[in-house]
Amino acid sequence: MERYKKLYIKLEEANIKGLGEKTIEKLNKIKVITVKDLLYNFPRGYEDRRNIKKISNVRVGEFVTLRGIILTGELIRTRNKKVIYKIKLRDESGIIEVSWFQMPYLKNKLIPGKEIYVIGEIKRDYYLKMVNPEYEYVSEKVKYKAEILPNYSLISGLSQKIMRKIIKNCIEKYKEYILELIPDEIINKYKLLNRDEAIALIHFPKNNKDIEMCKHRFAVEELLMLEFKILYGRYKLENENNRKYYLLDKKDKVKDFLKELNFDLTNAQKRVITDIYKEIKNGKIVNRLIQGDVGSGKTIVAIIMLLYMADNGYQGVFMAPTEILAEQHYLGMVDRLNEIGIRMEILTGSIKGKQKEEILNKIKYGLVDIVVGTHALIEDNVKFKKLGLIVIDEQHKFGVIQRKRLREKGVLANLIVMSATPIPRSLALSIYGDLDVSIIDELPPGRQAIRTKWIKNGNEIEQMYKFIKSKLSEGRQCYIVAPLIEESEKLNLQSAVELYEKLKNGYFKKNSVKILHGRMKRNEKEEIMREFVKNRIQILVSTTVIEVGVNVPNASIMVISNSERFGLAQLHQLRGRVGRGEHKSYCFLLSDTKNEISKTRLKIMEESTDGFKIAEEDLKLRKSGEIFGTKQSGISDLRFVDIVHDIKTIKLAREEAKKYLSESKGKINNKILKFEIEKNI
Ligand SMILES: Nc1ncnc2c1ncn2[C@@H]1O[C@H](COP(=O)(O)OP(=O)(O)OP(=O)(O)O)[C@@H](O)[C@H]1O
Repeated sequence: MERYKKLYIKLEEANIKGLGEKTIEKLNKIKVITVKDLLYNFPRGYEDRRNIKKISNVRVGEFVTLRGIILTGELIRTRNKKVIYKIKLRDESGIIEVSWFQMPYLKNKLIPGKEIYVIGEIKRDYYLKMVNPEYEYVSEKVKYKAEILPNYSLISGLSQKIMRKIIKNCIEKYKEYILELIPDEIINKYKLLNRDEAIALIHFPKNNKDIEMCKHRFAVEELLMLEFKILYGRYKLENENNRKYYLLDKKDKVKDFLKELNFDLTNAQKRVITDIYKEIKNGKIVNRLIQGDVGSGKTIVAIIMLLYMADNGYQGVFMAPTEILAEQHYLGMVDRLNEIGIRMEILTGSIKGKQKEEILNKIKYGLVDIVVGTHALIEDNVKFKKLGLIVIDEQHKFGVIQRKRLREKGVLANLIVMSATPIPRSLALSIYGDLDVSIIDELPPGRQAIRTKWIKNGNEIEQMYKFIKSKLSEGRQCYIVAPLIEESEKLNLQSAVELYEKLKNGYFKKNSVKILHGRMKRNEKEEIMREFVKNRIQILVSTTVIEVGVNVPNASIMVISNSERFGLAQLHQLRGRVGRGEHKSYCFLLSDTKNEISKTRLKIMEESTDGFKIAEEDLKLRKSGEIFGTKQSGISDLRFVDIVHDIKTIKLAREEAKKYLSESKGKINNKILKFEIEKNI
């Protein structure tokens, strides 16, 4: 183990040839701190010297490697005192101009007659050329004994050449300390490269097969680490679960609440509630993801569970991803719950000073039953008297770590995570493997499909406005969503503010139009939301702050401007703000996009209102690493895994990690593996 820890030496103390203080500083900035970080700073791509382009074949915009002899070199001073070093490079097919800005010293390095590689993008002025490319002497190739050279993510002031040299030296010096962390059985079973070998090869592969083998090895490594982390954490939690607790199983407030509700729960809602009751009664700590399409009634389920905990003397937390949402949830619940004797508070980042202190005290002394809030709830100074249940709305904004921090605040911290971002089950299991999954697969009765129309031009917009006006006169309300707050010249998007002014003073002059955006003061936002809920505002122009959770059943029209800016999941979420009551609802997607992917998205939206189907289409359209909801789940750290296409490898890793832990009864015998997992939990 002591040997392995050498990989955790800080770069300052690592004594790597060619690695000086200044370079270390630069590396530190991109979080490369230790030897291990440097070894794991994998190339983002390769330069294949076996595949050099001919100068006569290059095209504008292409990223290429050229090889040629320097014909001429000249240093030019421009009128505004810039220095350009310009060469003409020739290969057997032609000549190209290559220039470097503000690097006069190149005059002495890139002298006529030398044979070099240049690696960069082809630009066009009047003729094709290259500007500021990387360069290398052909004679240098010998140093790496390789024709495929690694390219690293650019760090300002560090060239590829320097990075290659440092990493090469680092591998040479530390290779013997790179000990294996994947259990032998798995290495043998799947014929994986050993860790030390794979690290050396991924930086300096000899051929494409090496690269493939390395990618596979690291994909498995990453996934195993993720699954081990999740499952090991879970094993621990389940052991703690032996600590039985006792609930009187009282349901008075739950009953009061249900009595006041003017509808019956759907079977799917009942099923989920019963499952959770059962778990709690059996003394298990609840750890559950509730998935359900927008408007399927997840929030009601959460409220019932919070009431159940309150009935039995425990406090509960309801956590939302944004302040507006927290406020919206709070407003949606507070009157109803106060009536049945539940004490509620709200705690968000903008509540400060004395008011905050008061709330904190109430929480601490058990004078509050349910606290609604944002990230502010995980601060250290929030202490509970007896926290029993944490509900997290839209879990993609909270990662594993935040969940853990919250949970640590309660002796008995049951956890319910709600998500309206349907992910195919197999994927959900892999990503949120530390949670049990319940699905509410039924919408409340009487819901009508939302009619969705893609609006492409001014003419159609006029008609849409007319239509909206007629609906407003029938008593309905309308949301209009615009992506940004202020006009950004660069994106040239119609901003919410601008749109608001236009509508308020124009077509909808006689209607009540208001705006809501993230930069408004808390009480302003709250006031506007209240007014909208009470139907005193007819049109609410807003930024995407209303994306999730907002619930105003009387609102039946959703207009999304610049809708090509949104991903499918987001569009579906936004659309889900309407169609939440008995009224026929409409969604208009404004866009004049010419982009094929955007067009496909809008068409899918027109055709389907099924969240699961949309999620699947979404997966197909997205590149890996862009999957909605994976940002903080740990899966975004995966560099080698494409979570759309590598489902098989994901399953494999999960099964192997499970098997290992069940055979070893939850212990991890491989010291290196244990060290790495515990370091990261
Ligand atoms: N069983 C039911 N019958 C009728 N209406 C219901 C039922 N359950 C919930 N509702 C109503 O449907 C609307 C949506 O419910 P809720 O806010 O709980 O959904 P959600 O799944 O949390 O939605 P979202 O993910 O879109 O925020 C609310 O107006 C709620 O009162």
